Amino acid sequence: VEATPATHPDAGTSHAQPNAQSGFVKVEGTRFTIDGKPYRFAGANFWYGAYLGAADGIGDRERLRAELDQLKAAGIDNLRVLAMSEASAFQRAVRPAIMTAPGEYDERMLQGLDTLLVEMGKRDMKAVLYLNNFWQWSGGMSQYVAWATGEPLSDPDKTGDWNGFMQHSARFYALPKAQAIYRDAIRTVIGRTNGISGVAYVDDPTVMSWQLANEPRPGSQDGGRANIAAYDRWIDETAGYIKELAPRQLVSTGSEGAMGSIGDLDLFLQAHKSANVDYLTFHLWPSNWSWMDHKDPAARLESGLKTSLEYIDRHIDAAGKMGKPIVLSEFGLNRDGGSFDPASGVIARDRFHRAIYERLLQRMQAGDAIAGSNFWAWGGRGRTTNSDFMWKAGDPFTGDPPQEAQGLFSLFDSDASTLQVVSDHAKAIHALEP
Ligand SMILES: O=C1NC[C@H](CO)[C@@H](O)[C@@H]1O
Repeated sequence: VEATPATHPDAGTSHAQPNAQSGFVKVEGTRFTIDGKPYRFAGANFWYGAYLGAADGIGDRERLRAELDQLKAAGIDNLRVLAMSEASAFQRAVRPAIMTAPGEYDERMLQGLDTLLVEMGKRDMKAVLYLNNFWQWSGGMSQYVAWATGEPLSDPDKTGDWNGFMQHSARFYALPKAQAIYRDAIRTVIGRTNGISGVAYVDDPTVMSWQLANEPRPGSQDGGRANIAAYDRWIDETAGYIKELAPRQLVSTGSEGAMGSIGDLDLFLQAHKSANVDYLTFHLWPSNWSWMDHKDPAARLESGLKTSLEYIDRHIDAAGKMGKPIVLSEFGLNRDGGSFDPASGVIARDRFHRAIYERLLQRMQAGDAIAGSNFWAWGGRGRTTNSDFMWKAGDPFTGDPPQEAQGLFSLFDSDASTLQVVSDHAKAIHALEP
């Protein structure tokens, strides 16, 4: 029976009956457990899951149900999903937004999240929900800064100034007005009762974890170090706030690991030592990080793989020392020749996924801190018909958010070979000794 911290509004009441199966994911040392049994997973990024769950022409509930069935059948039963987006003037941001203005929310979108959680719960899937974004494709921290300061947005898709954009986003951590708007968004989502099931989100074991944001960074490579104190404080305080609201669910940051911590693994660990952070996350982007080539992933595949596997081992080792589980919450590679065409080859990508999964399984078998992964990203039946391959409002969703070509990293429902690689990994995980 989970105790409810005295500070929680429900203090003194016990949600679960004695000895009932709660179904919530818990942390025990460097492992996840569900009702006392080890929980490990082969998951996917499904950033638009709540969008598909919405009605009124925004979503596609038939597609959602069909693709959740397809994922479940492949053994992919942990989905990482965007749970808050902010209305902005960014040219490459998803529309509509969940938050239409500070403190105002589009109920159609929140009903989309209700639908997603109900459909995932029916299939015994677990959701990792992120509540903000360091990047522009869902509005994100930069939009909060614009709301808090009245200053205009600097759109990196227009200026190409990514360092300036990252420094602007990172101002979010130390702006009280931005934090107040964000906390209202946190309360709105976490404090919600599912309009379909009548179950409070905090009492729904489908929700494994609340993530502070997608890929929160302290700032740019050169400017970020000055923000470290504000960044660490933001993580500790926000994670503590979420723990109070949702004591039965886990909290993680959404970090990329060292590459999202101005290249410094020690800074990553320092930011994650807070007792309010239940587990660590890291991401792996060899072509974004120039370890491999967007236009030809086969060109430096072997050297890129070597660097990737070293990055994986360093983070698993560090999590083990810290005594917390770690999840590889994003990883992906381009299609052969850098194509966006769903009919193009994925030989390099399949080799990459197989090698990553082999290393994760080896480390799981050794009892190390790695507890699961989510590839980036499920594209399902989403396809673009636009000659520039860029998403426009009203287009079908794919695994690639609006700031990237539709097909850059998506794993489409027609990518049978890659789906098989993922499914084989899922089977191997489920066959592991408890
Ligand atoms: O969170 C993310 N990480 C990498 C993805 C692919 O570039 C990107 O689309 C997303 O912002």
